[in-house]
Order: sequence, then structure tokens, then C-alpha cells
Amino acid sequence: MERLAIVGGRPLTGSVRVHGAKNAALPILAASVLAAGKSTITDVPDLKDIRVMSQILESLGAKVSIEGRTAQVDSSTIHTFEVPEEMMRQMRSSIFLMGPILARFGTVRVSKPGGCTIGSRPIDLHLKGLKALGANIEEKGGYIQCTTERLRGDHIYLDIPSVGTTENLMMAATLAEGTTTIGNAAREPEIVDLARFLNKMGAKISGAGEDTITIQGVEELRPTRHTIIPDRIVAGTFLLAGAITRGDIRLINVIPGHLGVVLTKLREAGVEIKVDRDIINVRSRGELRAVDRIQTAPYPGFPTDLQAPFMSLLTIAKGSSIVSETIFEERFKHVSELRRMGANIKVDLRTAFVQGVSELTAASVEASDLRAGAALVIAALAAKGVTHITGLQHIDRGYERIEDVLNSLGARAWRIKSG
Ligand SMILES: CC(=O)N[C@H]1[C@@H](OP(=O)(O)OP(=O)(O)OC[C@H]2O[C@@H](n3ccc(=O)[nH]c3=O)[C@H](O)[C@@H]2O)O[C@H](CO)[C@@H](O)[C@@H]1O
Ligand SMILES: C=C(OP(=O)(O)O)C(=O)O
Repeated sequence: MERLAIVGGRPLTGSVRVHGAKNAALPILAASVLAAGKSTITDVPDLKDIRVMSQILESLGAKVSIEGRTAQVDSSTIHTFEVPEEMMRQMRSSIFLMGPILARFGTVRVSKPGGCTIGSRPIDLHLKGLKALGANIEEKGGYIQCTTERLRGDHIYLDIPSVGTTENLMMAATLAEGTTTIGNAAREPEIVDLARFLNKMGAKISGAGEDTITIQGVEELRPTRHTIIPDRIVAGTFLLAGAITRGDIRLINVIPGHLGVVLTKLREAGVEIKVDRDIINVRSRGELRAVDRIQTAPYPGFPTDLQAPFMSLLTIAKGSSIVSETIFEERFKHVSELRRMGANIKVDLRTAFVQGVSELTAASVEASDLRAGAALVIAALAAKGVTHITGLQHIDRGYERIEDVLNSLGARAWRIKSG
């Protein structure tokens, strides 16, 4: 088992370049299945989930090469239309293969996907949408078999603006006969990036980033080249690291517009934020102040993926803050670990009441999921003493060598291997 040791209390200073977004790269890699031929995707982050996605693509028969942050996927050699169960279980994003394989080959067999344990995370909306597009779906022995002659466009309304469902259906509809509309679609920037990739492949998608997306089906797509957008959740995490350590850091390669409400809440907390095109400077000198309410919501609302890391900042902000999680039922697992570090947090169902304390103290804590892990890293950077964090496999799903980046900003963090 590996753990991360972090010495708290060192202000972070310097510059960091934000890597490409995991949540854009994963569906885009899956979308490369839609066209026979070699697509080139740049600024693909070097993360565990990306390696799992590339193994899945290879298991289907695609040729994948990743050098640095450039991935090339040649989908002309795909010969298998089933994703092995052990790979499906490794991450939620494995479900992104369902729409593209079905649309191109007329058949696909997958099992229920795994992923972070932050709630029940069913896939009913994905299946309902594919059925509306004419797929025959049979669920047996934990597997889901989908078949179709050719998908047909239809009007779909999502009961919840689900990010993954919007992406899966948008990919599937590109090769359907006729026009599909997706109402109550999710509007996250990663969906817009996927639509840009698909349109470069020859798809006819309009309205991505808005409430209703329209996809006019085409006969065939062609491979293309694309650069992934910067990761707004990683950017937000480093902004919080700068803020909690009373540091002064500069983030390069960010799209500030993707972080609107996060920047507003940081300013409310007394953090100085300066934006200049694709650069954000964060400086934290005065007192950190409690924030009246943070309520997670689909984009452009406050991102659920930054709820836990932001809560770490609030643990040492003066006054009482309220944090409500509306997207996932079990996304407060960081609370018990933050309490071990001295945080004063009470939880009532999906709302946390955070009473700021004067300081956190180091402890041994466990990351239960990716962003809970990020929250513990943020807290450890400010805590008195040396914090030890286990569960690093979760953190490595979303952050490239996090300790190296932190150390380049003046932190002291290192991995310890133990039996
Ligand atoms: C790889 C990726 O992009 N992951 C992101 C994506 O996850 P993901 O796409 O899984 O999240 P969704 O937007 O689909 O989930 C939103 C809500 O809808 C529910 N739901 C979803 C699908 C379904 O078929 N039925 C159903 O009930 C979920 O349980 C959840 O309560 O969006 C989440 C919400 O912004 C982020 O936290 C994740 O980081
Ligand atoms: C929950 C997340 O990822 P996934 O949907 O891949 O589990 C996340 O990125 O915070």
C-alpha cells in the first residue's frame, strides 16, 4: 500500500500549467471508435483512467499509441464489440463505449460500469435514450446486450441533465438515420469539447452547451485531430491549494469562463483572484471568510467535483459555511476524514454545516474517492504537522503526479511504499 506524506503550513508560490481535462479526454477517446482510421488527440492527461480507456480500445482491436500527451487511435482494425467485465468495473467512463460501438457496428455487449463510490450512479438514462434511438436492449447475467440494424433519430428528453448520458447519446446519434434532439441536456464544457471533436469528424451537431442539442445523423465519420480543453477541476483544485496555504500562484492554460461560480465563491472567501486570458493568479493574504452557501448543481452551477476540495478551505475560514450536495447521494465521505484533522463539520442529509477552526492538525486519513482525496491533499497542505493519506489510486485517476506539481510550488510531499 502506498501513502502520501504532506508537510503542512508551507505557502505555495510559482506557476503551474493545467493539463487537459480527464472528463473531456475519456469520451473523446471513446468517440474515436466512430470513424475507421487514425485520430490524433493532444493534451491527453497522463492518468490511470486514460490508460484503462486505451486498454479497452486495444481489447476491441484498435491500435492505440500514447507518447507524452499525444494519443493516436486507429479504429479501422476493431473486431470485437464486447468490453470485458473487469475493464468495465475499473471506471465509470467505460460506459462511453456503448453508444459509439453500437452506432458504428450495430451491436455491443457491456456490463455495468464501476467508478467512484459517490452514489448509486445507475445507467438507466443511457439505456432509455438508446432504446428511444431504436436499440434492442437485453440485460442478462450482469451483461447488457444492445443491437440495432441502424439507430434512428428521435426526440429525447433527459429526466436529469446527466453529463454521461448526454455524451453517450450525442455520440450514438451522429450515425443514426435522421435527426435526434436531446432536451434537458447537460451543458458542461466537456460536452462542448466532445461535440467539437465529433463535428471535426463530419458530424452535424448544434446546440452543445445549451439546453437542447440537435444531431443530424450522417452515413459515415472520418478520423480527425483535436486538442483537449484544460481541466477545470484540476485548475480549481490548485486555486484552492494556493488559497489555503496563503500562497501566491499562477495557473497557466485555463479557461476562466469554465470556473465562473468557483471564482465567485473564492472571492467571497476573501481570496484574491486575477484573470488574464488563459491565466489565473490566486493570492491569499488576509483572513479567509466563511461562505454563506455552496450548492452543487449541473453546469454552470457549482461543480460537484469541487465540493469536497472547497470544503477543506472552509474548515479554516472564519465563521459558518453551508455546503449542499445535490448531484450525488454519498459525496460527503471526506467529512469524517477532515474531522480527524480537527475540522468542525456537522452533516444533515445532503447539507454540511462547517464551523471554521483556527487550524487543522495532521492525521492519518484515507481517500475514499478521487475528489475526497483531493480535499485531503488541500487540507494537509494547511495542517500543522505531517499528514499521511492512503487511497492514492483514487487521486491518481484525476491528477498527474500530484506531489511533483505541489513540490514544484514549494510544498513538501512524497510517496511512501509500505507492505
Ligand atoms: C467522466 C465524467 O465526465 N464524470 C463526470 C460526470 O459523471 P456522470 O456522467 O456519471 O454524471 P451524471 O451527470 O450522469 O450524473 C448526475 C446524476 O444523474 C444520475 N444518473 C445518471 C445517469 C443515469 O443513467 N441515471 C441517473 O440517475 C447520477 O446518479 C447522478 O445523481 O458528471 C458528474 C457530474 O458533473 C461529475 O461528477 C463526474 O466527474
Ligand atoms: C467522479 C469523477 O469521475 P468519474 O465520473 O470518472 O467517476 C470525478 O472526476 O470527480
